[in-house]
Amino acid sequence: MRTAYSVETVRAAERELMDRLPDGALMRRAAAGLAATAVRMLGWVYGARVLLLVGGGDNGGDALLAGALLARRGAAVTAVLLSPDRAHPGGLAALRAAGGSAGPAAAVSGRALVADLVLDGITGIGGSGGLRPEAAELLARLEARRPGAAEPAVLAVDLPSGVDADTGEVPGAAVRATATATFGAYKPGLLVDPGRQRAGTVRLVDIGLGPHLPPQPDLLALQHSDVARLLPLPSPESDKYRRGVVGVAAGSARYPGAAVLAVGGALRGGAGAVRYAGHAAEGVVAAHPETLVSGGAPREAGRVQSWVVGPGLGTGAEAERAVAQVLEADVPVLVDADGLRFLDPGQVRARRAPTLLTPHAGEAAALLDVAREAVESERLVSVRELARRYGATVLLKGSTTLVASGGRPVRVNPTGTGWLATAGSGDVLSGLAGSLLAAGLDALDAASVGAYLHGLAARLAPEPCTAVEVAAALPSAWQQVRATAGTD
Ligand SMILES: NC(=O)C1=CN([C@@H]2O[C@H](COP(=O)(O)OP(=O)(O)OC[C@H]3O[C@@H](n4cnc5c(N)ncnc54)[C@H](O)[C@@H]3O)[C@@H](O)[C@H]2O)[C@@H](O)CC1
Ligand SMILES: Nc1ncnc2c1ncn2[C@@H]1O[C@H](COP(=O)(O)OP(=O)(O)O)[C@@H](O)[C@H]1O
Ligand SMILES: [K+]
Repeated sequence: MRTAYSVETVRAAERELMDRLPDGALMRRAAAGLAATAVRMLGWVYGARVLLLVGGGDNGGDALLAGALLARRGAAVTAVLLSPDRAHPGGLAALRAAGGSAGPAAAVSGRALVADLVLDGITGIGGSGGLRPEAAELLARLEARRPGAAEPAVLAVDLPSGVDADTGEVPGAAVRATATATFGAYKPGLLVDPGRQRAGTVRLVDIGLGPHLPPQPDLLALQHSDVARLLPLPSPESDKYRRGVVGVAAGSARYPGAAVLAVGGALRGGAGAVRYAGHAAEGVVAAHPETLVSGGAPREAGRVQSWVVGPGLGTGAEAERAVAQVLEADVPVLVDADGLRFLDPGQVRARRAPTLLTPHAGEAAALLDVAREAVESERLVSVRELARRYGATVLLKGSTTLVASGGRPVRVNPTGTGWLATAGSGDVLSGLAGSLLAAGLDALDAASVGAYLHGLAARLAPEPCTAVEVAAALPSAWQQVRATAGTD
């Protein structure tokens, strides 16, 4: 399990740790880890040209101290000081003593900006808002290299400057890093888009913070072994009913494919049987003869241990009735796509059994009555707010899939791929997660295990994949998780 902690929590843990250590020890640990990462990225040190972008806080101090370590090993290190009068004095003295040079941004020539490696120490967890104009200008100068000049690798110190550490928001100019060396704990902004895309490969540098962090993180990402533990497996006593029956109320005469895809996902999620209720029964049976179909309303479909409602359901009165009937059932319910249009927060909150909502950014925006762009730039805030408003578990789909449920840490899915952005793949996910609900997983686990297997299946499917191929690759994803559990 990979965990991430908010700035507030990291700062509290750092204070506790600093009280037990000599002055400056923590920063020296951070700088040593940073310099080691830099050496690994460069592949050599002697004669390497290293450029430090140094802000006025401790993030700049880390960069200066790491620069001093590299200079001592023969690197040519130049520091650009964005706030010369506030640059970390100890770091600056160490760099100069090691033979490095430092000067204000305005005095740095274009030539000095040519480097093999850039260390971004403009801001870390103390940064707020987009980068200020001087830092943004410096970045623009760096990016406007001479034509043909090699692109330097960029190593972000703690996190890429301009990325909000707590949310992953990128409110203005921000560094685009090749890699990030982050200290003590992952910060949510390194795992959630758009910040995640700015961070490159993230390496956690141990500075001894672990024992001072609380047991509950703010964000977590499951790994193979966590998912393997949660997968519902049949026991010798199992029969199809005990394994769970999932009901799928999806598709319509106009959108029969959504029903086929949702059932395809549901058949591969661990439930023992799938019941289908709706107007696409013929297509569903043709594609999946093992489905128990009925052409009627969900109420008439027979007993189930969970319902999936919404994909391709349409927007008419009949669709609305199907959603209402499903929500009246005292079993876990997953609402997706068209089903989300008919939700009343009060009704959802009043349910005794769990409700799982699976909107994409556009649907989440409609539920929150904000613009889609606002959801995409503030994914973490949006998913938490939806979960709060509906008293439900919410899975927000997209470039970073997030799942929020009450006061528990938000889960971030690490397995996604852009190839999943293909029509119908969300229908497969809703069937899959609904099946995991029927098999007995709680809503947070069903959603996060579903997203994990779904993302992995898309990676295993032929490239470029269709939604049908994602569903077909689910057994391989499931097997890979089981086979490699414990080795990650
Ligand atoms: N607190 C600790 O114990 C440790 C902190 N460490 C480092 O210290 C960092 C935090 O240091 P600080 O609290 O000094 O904060 P930062 O260095 O992250 O940022 C503060 C500085 O950035 C400027 N700034 C803020 N927003 C800006 C923006 N949008 N554009 C340009 N400049 C901006 C501020 O004016 C201030 O000078 C961590 O990210 C980490 O790199 C490490 O040395 C490990 C130990
Ligand atoms: N850029 C992306 N990177 C990774 N996954 C994505 C991206 N865009 C969409 N996805 C995933 O693809 C699926 C699309 O679902 P959805 O938007 O409901 O589409 P549809 O309604 O066509 O099925 C979701 O699982 C979502 O998380
Ligand atoms: K930084």
